[in-house]
Amino acid sequence: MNILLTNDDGINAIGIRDLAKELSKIGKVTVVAPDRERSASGHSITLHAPLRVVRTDIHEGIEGYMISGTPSDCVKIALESILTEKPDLVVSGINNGPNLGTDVLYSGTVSAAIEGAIHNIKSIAISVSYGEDKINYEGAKHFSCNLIEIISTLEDGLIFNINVPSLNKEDIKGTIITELGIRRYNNKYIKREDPMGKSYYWLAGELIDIENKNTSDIKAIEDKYISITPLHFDLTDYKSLETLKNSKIEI
Ligand SMILES: Nc1nc2c(ncn2[C@@H]2O[C@H](COP(=O)(O)O)[C@@H](O)[C@H]2O)c(=O)[nH]1
Repeated sequence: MNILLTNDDGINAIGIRDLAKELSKIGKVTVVAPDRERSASGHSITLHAPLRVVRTDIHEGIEGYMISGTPSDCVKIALESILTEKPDLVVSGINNGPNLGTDVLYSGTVSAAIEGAIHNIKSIAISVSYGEDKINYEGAKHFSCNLIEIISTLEDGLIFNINVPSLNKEDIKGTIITELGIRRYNNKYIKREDPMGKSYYWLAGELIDIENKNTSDIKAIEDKYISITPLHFDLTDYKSLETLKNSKIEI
């Protein structure tokens, strides 16, 4: 199995390097990832600047390419200009932090997987939630290969958003197929001054506590389960489509 592996925390992040080593047990892994932190870059791509590609070794026998672009740039340039054959899977992660609910709309991690699906390649985003102290990748590392092998038997073009609790494998209760929940933030912009006396703003913000359905990805993680949410890049609201078709919006 040929696997294209990317992320949005950057090619030197612990999550992608651990995952590359795990995935090399089940397939040929090629890492094409950003040269720096690209969190919350969404599905942005680089149109008005060149993309630099630097060959770099990840682990013994795992090719790596460092890209001066976004996660979606990495998938696109890998498919168009770096890989010699179409991969069987695009995997993005392991992300340092969760991508739950409406987070996925901002997430570079998830967008890289969506980019793979746009090219009709089975794609998986893997993220680890925050723990009490530092993030624990053990559970995600242990279960990734197993989950990916199962998913690899499914039809092409599907997208799976996987969130893993920040726990050791024995503390994870199982897996649940979920729907996206709702995450809201009270986005505070911290205003400061730079050394030249010019003001600048820095987005911070913390999560607002929202009651989510028991079937949501957010609830699954709270209950120490691995959440698997199927996604699609077709954003058409089919429920409103029929209503609009029967309405009189004419000019
Ligand atoms: N302060 C805010 N953070 C947000 C908001 N929406 C999403 N997010 C965070 O960004 C990451 C993006 O994911 P990544 O895969 O690109 O690292 C997401 O997981 C959230 O934690 C927001 O409105 N405000």
